[in-house]
Amino acid sequence: MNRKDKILIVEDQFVEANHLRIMLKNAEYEVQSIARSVAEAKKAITVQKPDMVLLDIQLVGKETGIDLAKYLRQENIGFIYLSANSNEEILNAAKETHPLGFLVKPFREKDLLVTLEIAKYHQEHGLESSLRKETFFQKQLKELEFHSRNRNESMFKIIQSLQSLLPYDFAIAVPKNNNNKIQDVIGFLRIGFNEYQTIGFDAFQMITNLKTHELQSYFENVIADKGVMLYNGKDFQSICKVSGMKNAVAKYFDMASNLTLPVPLPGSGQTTFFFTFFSRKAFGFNEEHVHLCERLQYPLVNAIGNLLKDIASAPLLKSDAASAHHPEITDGFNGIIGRSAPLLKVFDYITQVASADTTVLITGESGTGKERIAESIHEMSGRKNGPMIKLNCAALPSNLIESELFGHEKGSFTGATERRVGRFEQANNGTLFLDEIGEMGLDMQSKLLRVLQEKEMERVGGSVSIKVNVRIIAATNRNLEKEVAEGRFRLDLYYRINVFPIQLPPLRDRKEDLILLVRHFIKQYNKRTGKDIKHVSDTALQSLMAYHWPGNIRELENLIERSILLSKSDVIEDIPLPAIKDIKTKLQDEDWYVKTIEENEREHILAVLNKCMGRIRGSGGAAEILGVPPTTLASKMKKLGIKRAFSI
Ligand SMILES: Nc1ncnc2c1ncn2[C@@H]1O[C@H](COP(=O)(O)OP(=O)(O)OP(=O)(O)O)[C@@H](O)[C@H]1O
Repeated sequence: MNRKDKILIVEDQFVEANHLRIMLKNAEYEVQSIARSVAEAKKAITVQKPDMVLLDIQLVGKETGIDLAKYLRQENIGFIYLSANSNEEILNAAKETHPLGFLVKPFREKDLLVTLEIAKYHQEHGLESSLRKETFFQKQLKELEFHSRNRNESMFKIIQSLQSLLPYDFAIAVPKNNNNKIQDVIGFLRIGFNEYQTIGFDAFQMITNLKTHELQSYFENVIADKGVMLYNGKDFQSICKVSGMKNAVAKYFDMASNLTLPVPLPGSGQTTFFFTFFSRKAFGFNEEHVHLCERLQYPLVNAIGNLLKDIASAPLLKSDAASAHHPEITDGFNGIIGRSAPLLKVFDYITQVASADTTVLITGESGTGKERIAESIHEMSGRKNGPMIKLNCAALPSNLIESELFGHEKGSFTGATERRVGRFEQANNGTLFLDEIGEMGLDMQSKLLRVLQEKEMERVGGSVSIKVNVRIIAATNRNLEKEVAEGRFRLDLYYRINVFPIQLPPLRDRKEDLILLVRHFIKQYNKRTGKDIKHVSDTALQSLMAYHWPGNIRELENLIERSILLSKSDVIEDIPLPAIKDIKTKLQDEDWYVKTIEENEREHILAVLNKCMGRIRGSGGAAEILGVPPTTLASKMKKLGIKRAFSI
């Protein structure tokens, strides 16, 4: 942060506010003023717009810091929460307001300064990346004007490119002229990554079962909003009562919010073109999307104007049944199977972040595919020709992890008979994937933080600083915010790695992907085992759908493999699901969660490995303690996803 940035402190405890003021002044920040309530803060903001607000959650008066946060977002002022409260409910409500940082009291001066620096980075980077996307979209629009081949295709391209800016599930394009006649309507329903179902008038009619004149009147009576309009939550429900078209979309396509973008076309018989975007989420769009659409109106006028030049001579879409628009038909994206809405969101994030050098934090339960996503990001990045090095932080005892990450010089500790290059150096000009980062000890966390800040490191026992150019992708199945609140994870490291978070949904929340995954794993294991399984019985499929999948995709993969091996014909009749299918899931009831046998086994093996300092073979090795041959243990580790951080 520039040392001249102006900061407003919103804190009702005088002593704490004053202490904060002194720390900031010492670090050459300009403290604009101290406000004790939301009202005082608003007054201060009107007089002099601060660059950043440090905001306590509990304040004097009825309104809280969370209420002020909503106002700050409207005013486009960044803020960092200060809170002594580690209550998860409050943390979640606060998180919804998109703070640039979170300081848990009591905090040290260093934590404050690092958090401010990271906040500034987030502020600049977020703005920069959304501007970059917008510029890219405008470039695409220009290209369409010059290479406009086919109007349907071009319209589809516009809608498709808008996806990276507006998170819609269904978009309808409606041209409307001064006779109030709908000349043609075209809808695009998102059904996969880069895959859209094109829905024309007839398809609309088929899906909604409405009579021609009814549907016609719905489209003709589309409410002609003059400006960009946002209908979220209750507003959407209200607009559906007066707009037959929106009501039909809500009912038959399961949409719950809407954003309308009118594009008035001068010199075309006063035709206005309406893009109307729908989301399945009740609050799918926000004020920032409205401002974005307002900025896009002008560039869209030119592009759409060209497309509609000869609208009378040919309709936009032949009125036939729904057709699919899919540049590549796949069951997923880059080998990651699934088309459910939460997974499509993840694919959007991957495409957005891959090309930047940004640090990515992937969170999600065990077996949801975090490593898979990390590989995808690396493969799609500019570093794809560089190495991708992985380190499972849980599989290494704390005394080994430092030399594993940074390497060591010969003789730096007993047993260091050779110089060893660590994972950071191995990953130079590539990507370092730090799996299960939540398991890393506090000591190691501060060493890692130093490398991330300074971009250089020293080998254990070495004295020379080595520059490293590494992109970090970290993953964890822990709730890192909870870890921070409980003092097990450094806040400054959390903000350093949480630059671009991607949350992977558990399989139970995207059961629509289950059949695709089953088909994918059957194909894969048919190939591997030489079997030729063609079907899965209805009973088996039903039991798969009813199961709660605590082990997620890894569990499904293992079960399919086992079922293929056990099946005697080309049909899988039965899937040997664990007998705990009726147990509540971890997410439903954290306290009453029963681990699967595999989860218990995994934890037990990891604990023994840690005790044996990673040694598998020989006397006192993990295999001996567990009473199995080393080779059996190695294959078990592979199956349970315990990474081979040890040699046997
Ligand atoms: N969407 C997907 N499509 C196909 N295979 C997948 C998908 N997601 C995960 N898998 C497979 O499931 C297995 C588990 O995935 P992965 O190791 O990436 O999970 P993880 O979240 O990193 O697990 P952990 O937290 O235990 O390390 C792997 O074999 C992976 O290839």
